[in-house]
Parts: sequence; C-alpha cells; structure tokens
Amino acid sequence: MIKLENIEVYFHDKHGQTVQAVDKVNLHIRKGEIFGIVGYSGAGKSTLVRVINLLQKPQAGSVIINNQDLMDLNDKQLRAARKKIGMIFQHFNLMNSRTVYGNVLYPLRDAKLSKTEKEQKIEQLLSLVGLSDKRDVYPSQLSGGQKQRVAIARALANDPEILLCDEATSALDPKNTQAILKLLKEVNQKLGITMVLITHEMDVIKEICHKVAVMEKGRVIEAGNLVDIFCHPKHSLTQDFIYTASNVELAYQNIFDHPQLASKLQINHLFELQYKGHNSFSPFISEINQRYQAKLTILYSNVEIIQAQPVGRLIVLLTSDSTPIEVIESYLQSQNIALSRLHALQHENYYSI
Ligand SMILES: Nc1ncnc2c1ncn2[C@@H]1O[C@H](COP(=O)(O)OP(=O)(O)OP(=O)(O)O)[C@@H](O)[C@H]1O
Repeated sequence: MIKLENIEVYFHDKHGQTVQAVDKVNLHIRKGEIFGIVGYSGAGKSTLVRVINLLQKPQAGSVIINNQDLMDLNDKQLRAARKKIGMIFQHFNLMNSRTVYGNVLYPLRDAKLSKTEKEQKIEQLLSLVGLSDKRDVYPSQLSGGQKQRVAIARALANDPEILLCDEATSALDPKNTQAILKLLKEVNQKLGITMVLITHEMDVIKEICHKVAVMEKGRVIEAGNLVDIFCHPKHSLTQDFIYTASNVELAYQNIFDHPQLASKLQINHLFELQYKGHNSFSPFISEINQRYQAKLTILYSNVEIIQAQPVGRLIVLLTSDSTPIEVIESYLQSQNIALSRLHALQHENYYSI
C-alpha cells in the first residue's frame, strides 16, 4: 500500500550547514496496518511522515501509494491523491472561528455532495468520534481530547485510505491518550484505514500498532512486527524504548538503589527472564524448584498484552545449592523462556555494587 524507497530529505540550517533529516529510508506499510514510527526528538519522524503525502518533497527516493509514485503526479493529480490521505497533528490544527460542524465541513467544501448528504456525512463522523452533542460548539469550548476527536472526524471526511498521525496524543493526559488510541483502533478496524503513527513514546506504539520502525539520526535502525521487536530488540536504542515503556529501567534503578537489597545481591545470580504467548501459562517457577531445587526470588515482574499476546518480563535472583545455574538456564531456554544473566559490566549501575 505505502512503499517508501530510498527516501532522502536534506535541510539547510541558518548557518548554511546541511542537515540530513531522512537518510535512505525504505519502508513498506501494508493495507490495513497500524504502523508506528518511534524515535527521539530530531530523529526525522515528522519529516518522514510528511513525505508520505508530499507535504515534504524528498530530494531523492520514491513515494509509492497503491502502486503509484506520487513524485510523478502533476499538481492536480497530487491534490486528488492527497484527499485519500488524512492527517492529524499534536496541536489539532482546528479553525477556532468555526464550530465543530464547520471544522468537519471544511474539507468537504469541494466535494460533489448535496447539502443534505454533507450534513448526513458530518453527523455520521461526529457520532463515530463520540461528539454528536458538540456539533455547534467552538474549539475553545472543548477539551484536548475532544479537539483531537474533531480533528479525526475532519481527517476522515473525504473517506481517506490512509491516516497519518503526527504525535496525535503527545499533548493529551494519560486518560485522553488512551481514549484517542482506542478510537484510532476502532477507526482502523471499522473502516480498514491504514495508519501511520509517529511518536516518541513506545507506550503509544505498544497500545495499538501492528508493526514498528525505530528511527535514529534520519535512519530506520530496526523495523518489524511489534511482538518480535518487543521481545527481541536488536538495537540498544530499541531496548531503551522498551525498557522505559515497561518500567524495566526504573525497576533496575530501584533494585540497585535500595540499600538493603543492593548489599545482598549476588550479581551473577541476577537474571532477566522473558516469555510470551502460551509460555505465560506454564508454571515454570515451581517446575525448576521441583527439578533442581532452584530458588527464585522475584524482584520485578510485568506482564502485558501486546497484539493480544501476553508478554512477560521478570527480574529474578536465581540460586540452587544442588544444580549448576547453567543447567537451569538450559532448561528454561528449552521451554522458550529467554534468559539473560546480568553481568556486572552490562550496566554501569551494576558495576558500582
Ligand atoms: N524546515 C527545516 N529546516 C531545517 N531543519 C529542519 C527542518 N525541519 C526539520 N529539520 C531538522 O531535521 C531533523 C529532523 O527533524 P524532525 O522534525 O523530522 O524530527 P522528529 O523526529 O520529528 O523530531 P520532533 O519529535 O522533535 O519533531 C532535525 O535535526 C531538525 O532540526
């Protein structure tokens, strides 16, 4: 559905220096997918997402939507193609002088629909986003979450096939963030719209995306299925995002900062275990206790449902008087429980203990 091939975007800053915002990016986004792009500030996410509707023309590469390279289109054809690509933004970009109804009507101004058809369409859209009762109020009378709902209704007015979401929840509190993500998921499922969502928070990605790409310095450094990336991040930056989203980083900090706990830790017995899917239901803790008289102290545990699959992470102290730890390690691995031993050098925090 969306193929970005070798996309390059450069800017010249005010000192005349060239900034490469997007560097040879290739992405393939399939119809109906919710595709997340995550990265820290300045990674090139906004620039890349604006390439998809050519709000930002790349200096090199192809932007292929439904087998058509947008770079080959003339202005009129591009305007038509853009109608099929809706967009929502962090700060909603509503027109304050128009009511909710007026804002959603605006993109339909040139549509070949009668007044009644337009009215019906807007009523349907406002009902979809849960704002039927707000049709005659002005944006200033709405909460952030409600403003984003209006923006979503407006973005859907021309029946787009693609919805681009540029930090759509970054200005919202956690409750409204959840509600807007739920709404986007519903829109994806009910209308089959392909979504590209950029964010600096893995939490957002975790909530609704099927696939994810991680960006750093203009490049995509890792991309794939969300559960795979979540369970086996290859790049340290990806791991950072995941640790932050699952509070693992905080757990390590708490463990190592705790005066009594830290002094009792035997670093070489500290493990991070990870399991997914059906393994979440296997009683492996009692199993290793019975088999190997292993003692397992849980210092942190977290199970979350990602793409309908349970994914669990534990930080544990694992000891056994009778069996070498390597034997227990092999057993757990044979049960598809990923296990990593935390050596002192892995973390500067650990090293100081
Ligand atoms: N119009 C511009 N002129 C000059 N440099 C730009 C312009 N737009 C973006 N850049 C630079 O390109 C790089 C990528 O910016 P971009 O906004 O795409 O990143 P981002 O990942 O979306 O970050 P943020 O979340 O902070 O918006 C940055 O170094 C930025 O300063």
